[in-house]
Amino acid sequence: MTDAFPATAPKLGLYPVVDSVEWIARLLEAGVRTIQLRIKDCEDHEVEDAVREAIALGKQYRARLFINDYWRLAIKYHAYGVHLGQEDLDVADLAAIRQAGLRLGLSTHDDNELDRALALRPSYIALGHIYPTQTKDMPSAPQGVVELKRHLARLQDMPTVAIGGISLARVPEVLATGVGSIAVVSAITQAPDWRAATQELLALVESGIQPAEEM
Ligand SMILES: Cc1ncc(COP(=O)(O)OP(=O)(O)O)c(N)n1
Ligand SMILES: Cc1ncsc1CCOP(=O)(O)O
Ligand SMILES: [Mg+2]
Repeated sequence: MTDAFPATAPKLGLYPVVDSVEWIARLLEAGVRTIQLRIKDCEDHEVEDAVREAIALGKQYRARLFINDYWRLAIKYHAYGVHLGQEDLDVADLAAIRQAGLRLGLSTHDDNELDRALALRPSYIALGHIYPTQTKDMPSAPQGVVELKRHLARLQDMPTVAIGGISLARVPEVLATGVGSIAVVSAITQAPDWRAATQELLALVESGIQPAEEM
C-alpha cells in the first residue's frame, strides 16, 4: 500500500480559495485558518514571489495554507500543503510532495475519482462542484447535497471539503451533510462587504469545531 500523506485537522472549517497575496493577508488577519492560493495558468517564475509571500504569511499566522497547482514552488518554500486536481495528478511528483512533508488535498467529482483519490491516501478530499458556479468552467453537472452525502459515507475517516457555488444561505444544508469544511471563492471575494461575509461564514462553519492542538 502507498504511504499516506501527512494528516491535517479532522475538520478544516471555513476554507477560502483566493487569487492574490492581498486576499491571503486580509483573510488571515480576519481570523481564517485554512486558506488556498489559487492563481491560474501562469508559469512558475511568474507566481514565485506570490507563492513565497503567501507561504510566509501562512507560517506567520500559523494557518493551513495550501498552494493550488504549483507543487514545485510549494515544495521549494515548504508550504503547509498542496491542492491538486485530477489532471494535475498525471504530472505531479507525488512522492516528492510526500517526502517534503507537505499535506495533499485532492479534487474529486464522482465515484471513479474518489476511488483514485482514496488510493493515494491524501490529507483531505474535496468534493464538488456542489451547486452551479460562476468561478470555474465545470464539464460536469453540479452534484448537489444528496450526492455529496452519499460520497461522504465512503470517507468516514478522511477530512472532507465541499466546494462550488456555496453561498452563505446554502451553508447550513451543506454542513448538514457532515462535511468537515466549506471552500468558497465568490461568497467572500464578490460579497458587498467581505469582512462581514467572512465573519458570518466563520461563525456558521466553525461554531462546532474545537480549536485543534495540532495544525
Ligand atoms: C478545496 C478545493 N477543491 C477543489 C479545487 C479545484 O481544484 P482543481 O480541480 O485542480 O481545479 P483548479 O482549482 O486548479 O482550477 C480547489 N482548487 N480547491
Ligand atoms: C475552484 C473550484 N473548483 C470547483 S468549483 C470551484 C470554484 C468555486 O467558486 P465559488 O465558491 O465562487 O462557486
Ligand atoms: Mg488544479
